[in-house]
Amino acid sequence: MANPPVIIWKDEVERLLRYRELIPRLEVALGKFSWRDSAELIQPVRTTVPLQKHDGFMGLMPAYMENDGVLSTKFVCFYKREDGSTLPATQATVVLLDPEYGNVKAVMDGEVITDMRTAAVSAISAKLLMRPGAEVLAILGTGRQALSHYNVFMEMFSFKEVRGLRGLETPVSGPVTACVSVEEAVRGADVIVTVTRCTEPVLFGQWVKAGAHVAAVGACRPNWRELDDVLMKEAVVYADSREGAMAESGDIILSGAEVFAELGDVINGTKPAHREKTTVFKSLGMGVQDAVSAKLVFDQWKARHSQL
Ligand SMILES: NC(=O)C1=CN([C@@H]2O[C@H](COP(=O)(O)OP(=O)(O)OC[C@H]3O[C@@H](n4cnc5c(N)ncnc54)[C@H](O)[C@@H]3O)[C@@H](O)[C@H]2O)C=CC1
Ligand SMILES: O=C([O-])C1=[NH+]CCC1
Repeated sequence: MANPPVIIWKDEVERLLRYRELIPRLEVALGKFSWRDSAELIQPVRTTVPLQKHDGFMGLMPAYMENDGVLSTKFVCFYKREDGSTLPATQATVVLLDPEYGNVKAVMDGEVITDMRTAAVSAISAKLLMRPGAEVLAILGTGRQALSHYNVFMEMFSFKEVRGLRGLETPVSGPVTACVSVEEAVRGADVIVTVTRCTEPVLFGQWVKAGAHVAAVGACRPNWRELDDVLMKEAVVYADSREGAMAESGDIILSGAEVFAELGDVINGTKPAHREKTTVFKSLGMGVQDAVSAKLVFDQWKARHSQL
């Protein structure tokens, strides 16, 4: 008889998940994904159910890593939400299963996992694609993802200046230059992170310095945008999953831009990192990122509870 599933709440996930352990595991998983070896890893494009009445979507994000014995799925609800709404923009739960028996081993909060693994993958994109000596980081958005991106970028890199729109200085715990407009925030920036709920372009190519790296995290629907056509066409575009980007990214579909490579291709050495050019990393989020994070949380949880 299988043990009943454990439930791991948000505060415990927060205590257990650390970027220094998460990032190397995500890099390995991104690389495995890009080999497209179904004996190693299976991750279909997320299934999305529209919640029309609530202006949102429920995404189902399964992943199976055969050799690692990891089977999981995330349920994530995400909403358009008007500015000023007090309702959450994203809510998620991750379910970890035993691939042999099919029983649920753990049900855990997916909000912290979503915040941290998304920011960690953006940081990996910057590590691979930004120019050496990058000094100025701009973060567009002041919500949950803005905070997790701030935290991991501060942990991994040493920028001389971080700029953001007014409001970013409230959640973060370090110095931020508050800017009155997107243009002011991004002009001259070496790395730009877009973590907004925008459905129309907010970042325009004419403001972006040649050679900058953009990690574009919002706009995860085929008709939503954060970046304009000029930027999308000028930049070398990378994605987490090519299939995900072609199915879900308005910035890619509507601009007609081509996905040059996945981050995993760069990690595997099968595609180059064009650090010298303007680069866009289009992030949609992947079930395998959640699977790796959930396994790490569960392993840490077991280790901690076996000592009690
Ligand atoms: N790529 C991925 O893996 C993931 C993407 N997301 C997406 O990331 C985005 C941010 O998510 P959260 O931080 O959780 O949401 P949030 O609601 O906490 O923050 C959203 C931010 O966008 C800002 N915003 C809205 N309209 C704007 C505009 N026109 N100009 C500038 N800023 C604007 C809001 O003021 C707020 O600061 C969402 O689009 C969400 O769907 C979320 C999770 C994972
Ligand atoms: O990967 C993810 O969890 C999400 N991507 C877009 C909204 C939520």
